[in-house]
Amino acid sequence: MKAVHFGAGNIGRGFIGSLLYKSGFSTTFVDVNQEIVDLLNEKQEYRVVLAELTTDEHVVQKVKAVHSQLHPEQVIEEIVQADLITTAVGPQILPLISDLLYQGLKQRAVSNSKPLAIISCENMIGGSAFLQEKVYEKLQVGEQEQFDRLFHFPNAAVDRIVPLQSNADKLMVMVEPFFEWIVEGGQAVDVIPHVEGLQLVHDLTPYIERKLFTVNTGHAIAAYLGYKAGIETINEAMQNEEILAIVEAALKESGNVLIEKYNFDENEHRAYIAKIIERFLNPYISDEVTRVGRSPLRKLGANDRLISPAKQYVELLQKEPEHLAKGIAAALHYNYAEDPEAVELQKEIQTNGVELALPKFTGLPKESALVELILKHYHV
Ligand SMILES: NC(=O)c1ccc[n+]([C@@H]2O[C@H](COP(=O)([O-])OP(=O)(O)OC[C@H]3O[C@@H](n4cnc5c(N)ncnc54)[C@H](O)[C@@H]3O)[C@@H](O)[C@H]2O)c1
Ligand SMILES: O=P(O)(O)OC[C@@H](O)[C@@H](O)[C@H](O)[C@H](O)CO
Repeated sequence: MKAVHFGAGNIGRGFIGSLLYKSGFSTTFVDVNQEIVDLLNEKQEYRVVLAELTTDEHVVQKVKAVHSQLHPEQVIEEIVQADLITTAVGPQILPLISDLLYQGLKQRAVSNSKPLAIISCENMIGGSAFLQEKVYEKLQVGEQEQFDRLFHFPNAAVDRIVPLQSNADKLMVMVEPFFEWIVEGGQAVDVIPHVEGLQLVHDLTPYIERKLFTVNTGHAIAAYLGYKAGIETINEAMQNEEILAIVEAALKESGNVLIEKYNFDENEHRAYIAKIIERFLNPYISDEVTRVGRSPLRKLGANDRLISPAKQYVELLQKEPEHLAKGIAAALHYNYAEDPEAVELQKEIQTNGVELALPKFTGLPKESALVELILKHYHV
């Protein structure tokens, strides 16, 4: 079995590549990082180390890589032969890979009639559907029927904390032991090959919202509050009593939305939150707040981890999400100079004021109780 995976980064190598290897796949990574591409081709294997007391490790083999800008023709050839395509490049990169993916799928349709699943493993709602939309924008007259028949884009939720790596061995990835990969089977259920650890579900919505609005909501709030307090890592941020209390209270708020919306068992959800807090406190992981807080404009987006649960809290429970609002206010203060989105956010705030920047980036109505609440915490 052959897999093509776009993005040989932390989650690509440390999670998806590892499960694919365990499931018998040979994996071709597609990336634009020359050093990583060269190393993967030279070594044809890499180590994945679990961040825990015993630092258990395993070797991922049967891997190679292609630089997509230098050798697009090789990527197309790999797509023609693939049994599965996955991505972990970041939501903002999906439009950039869509043209090459389109070229590959178009070429594949000429000689290979085997249906294929393309699964985006990004932290976003509807990641594969978004990639499909970008690919379909390239379709020429008469191609859609064939693409609809042959290619499926099932949405997915992926969960494993993989921090930035600073190992002497540049291919090695240190990952937390926990992982979860959930894919919406739907019409693609028979097309998705067996991958060890991949769970198929009928409807992904509760799972992706539970993941994004718990793991990523809590993570982002810890990162922005931590950054504001001059703290460097998530683990240290979570050891700060004030930050811990706000993260826990914010997850109670997002949890109340999820429980109300999806009828989750309250005790099970509380246990899910407790497990996540424990993961953030993993002493064997050093995860920088600037990685977790990266791309604040994306994270402040209407459907993302901060605004969506806060909005839904107001709509469904008719109450004020006091702690989610504190997290959003901290995000608005995020001014890390090496993050282009943080620079853009601060520039907008300085030029037009936070009162206009907040609705602009979040889509929240300017005159709303939620905006007022966030601004109250912003100005504290
Ligand atoms: N790291 C985590 O803890 C984690 C967990 C779950 C989900 N995710 C999601 O996985 C995705 C990747 O995150 P990451 O932490 O692995 O980031 P990363 O930066 O480590 O990896 C991204 C990789 O994509 C490559 N890339 C960039 N442009 C490309 C292009 N045009 N074509 C091919 N490759 C390209 C980069 O060179 C890099 O190797 C994001 O959507 C993230 O939200 C991350
Ligand atoms: O990858 P992002 O930028 O969407 O979010 C940063 C982290 O919260 C994220 O990467 C988590 O580590 C991951 O989602 C855990 O499963």
